[in-house]
Amino acid sequence: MPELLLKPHTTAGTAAPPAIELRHLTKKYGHLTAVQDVSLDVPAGQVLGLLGPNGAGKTTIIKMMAGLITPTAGTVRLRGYDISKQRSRAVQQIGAVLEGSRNVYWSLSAWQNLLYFGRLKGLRAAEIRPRAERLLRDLDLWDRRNQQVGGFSRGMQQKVAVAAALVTDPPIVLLDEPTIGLDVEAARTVRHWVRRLTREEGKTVVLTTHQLAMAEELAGRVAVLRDGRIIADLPTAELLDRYAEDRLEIDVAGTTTTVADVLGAKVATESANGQTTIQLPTSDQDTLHTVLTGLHHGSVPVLRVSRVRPSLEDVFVSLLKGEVDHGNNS
Ligand SMILES: Nc1ncnc2c1ncn2[C@@H]1O[C@H](COP(=O)(O)OP(=O)(O)OP(=O)(O)O)[C@@H](O)[C@H]1O
Repeated sequence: MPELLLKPHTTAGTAAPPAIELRHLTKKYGHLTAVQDVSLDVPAGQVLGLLGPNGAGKTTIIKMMAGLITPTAGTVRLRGYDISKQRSRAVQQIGAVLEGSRNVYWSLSAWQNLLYFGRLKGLRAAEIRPRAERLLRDLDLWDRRNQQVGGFSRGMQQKVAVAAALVTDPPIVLLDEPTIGLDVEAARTVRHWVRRLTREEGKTVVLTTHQLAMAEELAGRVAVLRDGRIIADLPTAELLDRYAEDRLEIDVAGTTTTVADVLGAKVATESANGQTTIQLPTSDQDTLHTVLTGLHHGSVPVLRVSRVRPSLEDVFVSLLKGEVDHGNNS
């Protein structure tokens, strides 16, 4: 039976603890269990994509990691510091951009926000200023640095929130839907930063997003949550290799009705603009031959046959539908 979960390993006897260590993390709201017995280690320098449908528990986990809500059970350690017992040291290890909420003070300017968040984490103004300037310039906010954030568009506020999370140069960065509301250019800048943060600066990043293409691009590993539990946790490439079977797409001229008339309703099709795409798993060579013969006999013009590598989104959808056997996740 395939195993879709990485086992958290003990760090006893090794030099450095993982950047993030979650053990049996649970959060209950009354009768609702938002997060249930989540354990994982994130080594330094890794980008972990935390994925899952609405309400799966992603934000709740991020907030517990950021020390903003207290777990009902379990522990969070950030570079070895237990967030419930060594709170200020633990919180110094992270910068967080939280989903949709007010991450920044609207009555302060962008510049004041960055100074404020820097000082909150114990940095001196002289240390904060150069980094704040670089961040604001990178995000194209330098000219508006002295304006109140309350007057900014949602995307600009989000940019300030991202800059505020990074201004202290924290080793761990928590990004909950960081590109939400950003325009194409700003979203690209944030993606570029995430790559730079890990590849050049060795930072550890936990990223939640519904944009699976972004997760596929940035995250070296993905953990998929459903109903508060992790149902898959693997390096992204391994998850794709193991569960994403390549498929063949056959584009033909004609509607789904044309194809159904010739082949019956035996194959998966999608239709647009007078063309229909027939999809088959690459391994199903028998059906491929039957389909091609049927199309030939029915005089349906074949326009293209291509082999398609499924995306993380395809695997994610299959996982949530339970089409992928995710083994024993107890
Ligand atoms: N303060 C709260 N009080 C009660 N229930 C809550 C609270 N915060 C979250 N929940 C519930 O906990 C569950 C997990 O919510 P959470 O926000 O962590 O999900 P999510 O995966 O981040 O979802 P989304 O993708 O929609 O942001 C949901 O059922 C949510 O309604």
